[in-house]
Amino acid sequence: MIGEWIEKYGTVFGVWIGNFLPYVVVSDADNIEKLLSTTNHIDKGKYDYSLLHEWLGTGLLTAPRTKWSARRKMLTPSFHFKILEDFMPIFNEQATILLDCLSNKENDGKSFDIFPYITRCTLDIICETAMGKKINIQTSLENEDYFEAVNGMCELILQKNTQPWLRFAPIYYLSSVSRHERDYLKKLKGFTLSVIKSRKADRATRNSETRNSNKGESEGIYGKERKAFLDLLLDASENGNVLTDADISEEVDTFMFEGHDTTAANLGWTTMLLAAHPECQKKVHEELDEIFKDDPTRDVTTADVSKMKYLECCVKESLRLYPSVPLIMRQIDHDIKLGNGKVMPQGATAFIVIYFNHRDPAHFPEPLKFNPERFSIENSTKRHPYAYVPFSAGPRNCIGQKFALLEEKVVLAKLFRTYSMEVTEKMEDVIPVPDVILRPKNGVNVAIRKRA
Ligand code: HEM
Repeated sequence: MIGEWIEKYGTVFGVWIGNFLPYVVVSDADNIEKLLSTTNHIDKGKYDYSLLHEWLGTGLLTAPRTKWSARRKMLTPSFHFKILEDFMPIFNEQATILLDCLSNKENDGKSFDIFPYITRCTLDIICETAMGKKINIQTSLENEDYFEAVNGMCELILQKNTQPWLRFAPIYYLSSVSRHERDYLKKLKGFTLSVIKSRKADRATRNSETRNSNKGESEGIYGKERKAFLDLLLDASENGNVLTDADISEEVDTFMFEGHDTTAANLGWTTMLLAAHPECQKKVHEELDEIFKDDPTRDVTTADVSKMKYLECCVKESLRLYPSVPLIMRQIDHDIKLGNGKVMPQGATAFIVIYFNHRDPAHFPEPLKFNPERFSIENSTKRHPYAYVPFSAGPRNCIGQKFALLEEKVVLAKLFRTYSMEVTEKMEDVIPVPDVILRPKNGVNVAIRKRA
């Protein structure tokens, strides 16, 4: 529907919801830049993001202006490259488990939906990196409850978003949605708080042992060499930033929410697009064969990742066509003048449609074509900086983008080093569904064949 409106009314137009909620729909690079490039319009959409508050509190994603800048400053060092590098063994281990799980699907020529396998892998990765806890969702049913609660909560958020009457308290409390929500929240919050509690207890024991043995500073979950995000938050809270368990929990939950479905969706779309474009898949295979010619089965290092130039172009092109987060919102803080003399009025909510921005032929000729070469250095340096914003842009962009790209390149390298993939469905028939994230309606159906 939004696509039809954009065609009819242009890249900036106003919409009233129920005569009292003014929205401005924006889908062109120049006007997106006006909204995202400064700290002026830093608050997210009031009504829409409040759907996340029950689960995520006001962690970084949903934090109001007054809280956001201090939190962002505190959390930014946790995404430093050196820290992300320490997560490489987790990315490798979980990607290898994914290959094991797929082994009974290989070589039979039948297509199957690979998306649930990928989603379980990214959930295992984010749980271990965010909380330092292995939940083995790929291989066992011991934490299936938690998996169901994460997925169930994402579905409920979508339901509340698409059924606005559920926002009226009396209707909501009478609905089954509220009962399920209470159930899921109990499991999710209980899980995070119990991990925080046991982690704090471990640290206290270890600190007293360290004091007694006069050893150096405190250690992470895995010993001195690697810390989970939770460790870094606990360090920050000990170093003078006062963070309660509830504060820590909302940030960890935010990473869990933002950090697994988004990467799973992009991994799914990239897999599907490569399977549908054998000529591009061949180039990926050649690149990987060259990088891993010494040992095709060894783990992926950060040095390998930096050589995966073509694979990176494929991931970026996949995020252009199918951005995991297809739209975001901002509160317009003061009137913004447009070139045609009109204004985006103060108080309205800007609906920034990343999906259509990425399909603007002015910046991406033949926009529907999968063409990874668009992202080669020569082809991308002159592009408008706000024509491509899958991780949003400006001061409130995605804090996890480097983490996401590193994780995805490790998983894709392992997948495509091992397999050739084919699709039975034509890309033109695949329907993207804008759930909380953008996914293919019928999953990612591929047949996988082990490479010689
Ligand atoms: C392909 C993967 C990903 C995509 C496409 C993506 C996209 C985005 C987008 C578009 C935003 C802006 C949201 C808004 O303005 O409402 C955002 C924010 C955010 N993302 Fe990501 N994300 C990805 C992966 C991750 C990962 C792996 C993490 C954490 C480990 C993460 C953590 C966050 C957080 C905490 C914010 C809020 C930042 C703030 O408001 O200051 N994201 N992401």
